[in-house]
Parts: sequence; structure tokens; C-alpha cells
Amino acid sequence: MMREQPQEEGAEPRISEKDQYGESSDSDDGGGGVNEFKAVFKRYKKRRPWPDFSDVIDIKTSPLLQSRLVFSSPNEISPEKAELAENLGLIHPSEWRVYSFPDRIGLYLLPGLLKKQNSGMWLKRAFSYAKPPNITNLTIHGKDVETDPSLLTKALRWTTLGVEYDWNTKKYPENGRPVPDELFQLGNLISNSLKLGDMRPDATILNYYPPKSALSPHVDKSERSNAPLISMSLGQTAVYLSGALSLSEPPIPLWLSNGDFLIMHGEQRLVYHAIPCIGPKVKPVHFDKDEQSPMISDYLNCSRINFTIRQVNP
Ligand SMILES: O=C(O)CCC(=O)C(=O)O
Ligand SMILES: [Fe+2]
Repeated sequence: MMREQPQEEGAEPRISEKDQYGESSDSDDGGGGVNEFKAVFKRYKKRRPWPDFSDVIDIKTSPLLQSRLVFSSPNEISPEKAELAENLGLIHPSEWRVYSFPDRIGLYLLPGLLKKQNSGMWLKRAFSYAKPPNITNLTIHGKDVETDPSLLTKALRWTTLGVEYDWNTKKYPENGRPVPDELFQLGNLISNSLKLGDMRPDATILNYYPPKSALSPHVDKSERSNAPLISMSLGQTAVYLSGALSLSEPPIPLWLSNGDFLIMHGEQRLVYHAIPCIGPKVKPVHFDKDEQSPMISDYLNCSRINFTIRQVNP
């Protein structure tokens, strides 16, 4: 992966400063033309007034897109696979549907794969990963999200796992600790199920998005393998912009909701993408109060977390 460090809340999109080419990107389209991507990013990032979201594709209701079952025959679903999906908090594999995009070969969306009632379990994991020896800026100043939930509302934060991406050098080191088992299994199960190869995840980046945050346009191209990039969304819905190899191409906007998985593979592995806005006010998902830990439901009701499961080394 090679991208700018996620911007802080309230900051201007980092795209106007430095991009992965190390030059001012105000006019950068990756090829010397108009930056169509940036114009769309800015439009959806605006809050006063809120933009018109009617063009954002809702995969479940879009008449433009066709879906198919991931496993068309029950014989393809072994008891072990079904059990693994259950243990990971996913719906039964016989219900998995995959959406593909006619002009984006290698981009797949599997909506609602994670059962809503298991969102809290993954949220707790997302916070527990943000502890030493993993590297994070979520618990800066020695504070902990359990004791100081206000940490979660301030700015976009991240945690790196496994072979940990270095935001300064924009490179991955040669090796790292193994990623937690559940992330390895999740990435491997989805890659195999979509017949994208036997992925061996060795890295994950988590982004913690408070309501007003955004993630600038970037390409993830520092990984050294051709394995897919598997992303899981938790909490509030976001607008996701799926672009092309150049910033001169306008992106398509999609809603990404709790439990959705987006997979980038092949040519789509190297396209520009961004999150211009998180949508509690726009397209809220409601989570019932978690009696044991109200912080969990409060968080899911206002913020978003994204996991990107990656394979850095071939
Ligand atoms: O939050 C998302 O859906 C995208 C995250 C992303 O692009 C990244 O972590 O590289
Ligand atoms: Fe990315």
C-alpha cells in the first residue's frame, strides 16, 4: 500500500498536499488532466448544505446491477466452511450474494455478510487490536477507548496489524507478527469462496471513522503480492468512491453499510478510492442498546470502522 496518512477531522483533503507520487496533487490526475475524482470527493464531503445523495448506488436496490449466489450448489458448502462462517459471525454461506460491476472487473461487493448481532463482537476486537504491541494512534496519550470514549469522536484513527505499514516511509517492512487468526481465516475464506486464490493474509489496517471524518483518494499499491484486498465495514454507512487508474476518471459512489464486504482484485486492486463521508445523518443504521457495554451500541450508532485484510508478501 502506498497512500498518504489518513487526514484528521476538519483538515482539508490531503490530496491537495502530497500524494503517492510525492508531488502537489491539486492538478494531478495521474496523467496531466482534470482531477474529476477530487471534484466528486469534495462534493460528497460537504456538509453545509448536505449534498444530494440520490446518485449514490445502493447495491441492494439498484436496478443496474445483477447479483449471484456465491455458492450456487449446496455441495460447494462443506460443514467445515459453514461452521467457519458461523464462528466468524457471518451469515450462512448459502445466503451469500456477490455483486459485480460491468465496467469494474475485479471489484466485488458482498452486502450484509456479517450478521448484525455480531457487529459488537467485531467492534470489541477492533478496539482490542489497538493495543501494544500493535501500532495505533487510537490510544495516543496513554488513554484507552473504554475509559475515554471521547477519543473516538475526535479524528480519523488507525491501527496496523501483522506486517505493519509504515506511514512515514510508505512501505511495509519485510516481516511482522502473524495477523490474528480470525482475520486470517476471514480473508482466506472469502478469497477462496470467490475463487480469487488461496490468500494468506499477513497484514490488516483498521480505520476508525468518527462522524465527520473522511479518507482521501489514494491507491493501495505497496503490497508485494497480487492477492485481493478484502474490506469489511462496521457501524454507520459511508459513501465509498470507486475510481479508476487515473484521477481524471470520475468515480462511482456506493453506499457501504454495516457488515458489507468489498473486494478489490486484479485490475481493481490498483484503482483510486476514497471515503468522502460517514452517514449517520444521511443513511443511518440503528443498533439496539448494548446493556453490557452501552459504549458499543453508541459507537456503532454514530461512527464507522473499516478493516482491510491484506497480503503483503507473496
Ligand atoms: O474505509 C474504507 O472503506 C476504505 C479504507 C481504505 O481504502 C484503506 O484502508 O486503504
Ligand atoms: Fe485503500
